[in-house]
Amino acid sequence: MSKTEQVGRDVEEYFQERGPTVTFSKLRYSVQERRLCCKRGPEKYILKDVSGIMRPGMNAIMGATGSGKTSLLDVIAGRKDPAGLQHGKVLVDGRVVTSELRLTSAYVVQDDILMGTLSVRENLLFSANLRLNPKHHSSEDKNSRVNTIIQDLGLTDCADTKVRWSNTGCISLTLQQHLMSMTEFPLLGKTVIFSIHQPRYSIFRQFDHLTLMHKGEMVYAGGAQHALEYFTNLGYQIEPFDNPADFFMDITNGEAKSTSELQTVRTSLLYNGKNTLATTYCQSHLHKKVLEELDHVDKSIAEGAEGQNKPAEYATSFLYQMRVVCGRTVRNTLRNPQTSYAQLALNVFFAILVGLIYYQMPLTLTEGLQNRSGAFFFLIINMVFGNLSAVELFINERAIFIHENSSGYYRTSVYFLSKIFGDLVPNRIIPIFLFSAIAYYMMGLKPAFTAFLCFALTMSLVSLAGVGLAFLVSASVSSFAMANILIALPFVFMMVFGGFLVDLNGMLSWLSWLKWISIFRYGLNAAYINELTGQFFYSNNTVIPGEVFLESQHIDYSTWGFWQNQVALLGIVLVCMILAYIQLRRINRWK
Ligand SMILES: Nc1ncnc2c1ncn2[C@@H]1O[C@H](COP(=O)(O)OP(=O)(O)OP(=O)(O)O)[C@@H](O)[C@H]1O
Repeated sequence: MSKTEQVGRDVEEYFQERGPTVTFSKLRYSVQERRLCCKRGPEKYILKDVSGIMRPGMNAIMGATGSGKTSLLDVIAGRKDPAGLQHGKVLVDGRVVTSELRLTSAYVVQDDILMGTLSVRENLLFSANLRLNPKHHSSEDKNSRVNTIIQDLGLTDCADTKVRWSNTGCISLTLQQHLMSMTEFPLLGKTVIFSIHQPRYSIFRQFDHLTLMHKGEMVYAGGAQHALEYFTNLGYQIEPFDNPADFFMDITNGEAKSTSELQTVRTSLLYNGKNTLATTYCQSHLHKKVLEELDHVDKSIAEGAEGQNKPAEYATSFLYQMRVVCGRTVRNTLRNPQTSYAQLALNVFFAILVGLIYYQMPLTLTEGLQNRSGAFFFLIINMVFGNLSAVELFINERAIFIHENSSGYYRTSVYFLSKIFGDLVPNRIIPIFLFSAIAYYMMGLKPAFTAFLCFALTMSLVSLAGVGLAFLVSASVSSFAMANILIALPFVFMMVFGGFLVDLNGMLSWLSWLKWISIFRYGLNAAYINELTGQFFYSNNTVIPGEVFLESQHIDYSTWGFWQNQVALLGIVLVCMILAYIQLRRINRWK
């Protein structure tokens, strides 16, 4: 059998694979309400002992706003904080659901979480590249799948338009039909579970199974086409030409017309807070049948089905993920002029400004030393504060990262490294080398090329240390307001303890330790050593070596004295980056 035939066969097998049966029993989920001053309020039950079975096909969860539809879906998908699950379990084909489910299932969220700088096609291809194993799916296969989805969803006209600018809102019926086609056997036969508020009839009639929720309880779970009969038997009467979906919502809202006195009492009871519809459903043969089946599943687990639990793996390798995610980050950077081009323009502008202010500094005293000190302080402030824009990096993409990472697109390390390569090189390193070259030669600093390289290295490390701190803050908080406060504070402290604004040697000893974590101090010291060693300054008939000034400042100007500053800056960069990565891993992915 040729390789192509083998791949074709694997794809066929994938298509023929039937969707799983999802069972859940006695799910009780609560959240702790919060009061002022972080006081814990009472516990709020948002799912109250709900049990059910979802088979391959279209499984709809319906109910009014706040009835618990999304919570049920999230608990089933393993996306709700497990701390809130007081009782119950979810099984997929008789196996206990773990967070690994994210790697073998797809979860479509309501919110807009697409990369705005990419086109509709690019966004879909990104997902296909990461979720389909390249061993089983060739590039052509992925492209043709993406094309089919674009056609099915009626997005052909805006397929190559950036998501930010295109009207990608396909009508719900098209989306529904696409989901429906996924459930058809033998084509795919997948299990589709979705929450929907109030569908129109053309959509409702495509449902195979209906779960109706009210205040965290089930009031019906069974065949969608049998729901009308169920409620009619309870005494509710649908109006001619009424949409059954609207009718069911009216029943749960207590607005449905009843045919008997009894029903009026039932409706008022529902309104008085006691969910009699849920009680009625619990006593129905439908519910009893579900419990019997769940009992059967439980027994089969006890007999060893759980032992078949295999840990799921990512569809693609680490290196493949790096290639795809880095590709997107670079594309995103190139298409986002606010960050990359502005960063470059800002650096060129500041370099020319500094160059003009300190143009060709003389070697005469005292202006030669004073101007150099001022210039270095100014440059380092610019290097550190010029990176404030890095605080938005993880905050901007927080929702996208959480969704993609939770859905098993890529590992956290892949995303983090892609940001380092995609942001640091184009937005930080290249502009800084440009900045250094312009400013250095305009200011007339030491002409040796190696001195320029050491200067550019110092500026880059100072800048990277600032970025590292910004990354750490960005990965730790979710709002810009908080990030701005958290980043400004250490920067200002580090500036004070840089050695330019205050005599660090005469400082209170219990406070002066802060100089050891000051990016400004290491940057200034390295710049001074690089510029002043081997230089002579003139005052009338006196010649003073630059080393005299360094000694008066207690700066160690030996070779190691210079490099220890670079090592310290590199240490700050590494510590901040490692902590930022840890923070990224700790981001709360639960809803
Ligand atoms: N993490 C949470 N913290 C506090 N309350 C929550 C949380 N998740 C859900 N709730 C509450 O639980 C109830 C059910 O919410 P859920 O989102 O499941 O309802 P829904 O039926 O999907 O509503 P909608 O149609 O508006 O999305 C709501 O009152 C909601 O405020």
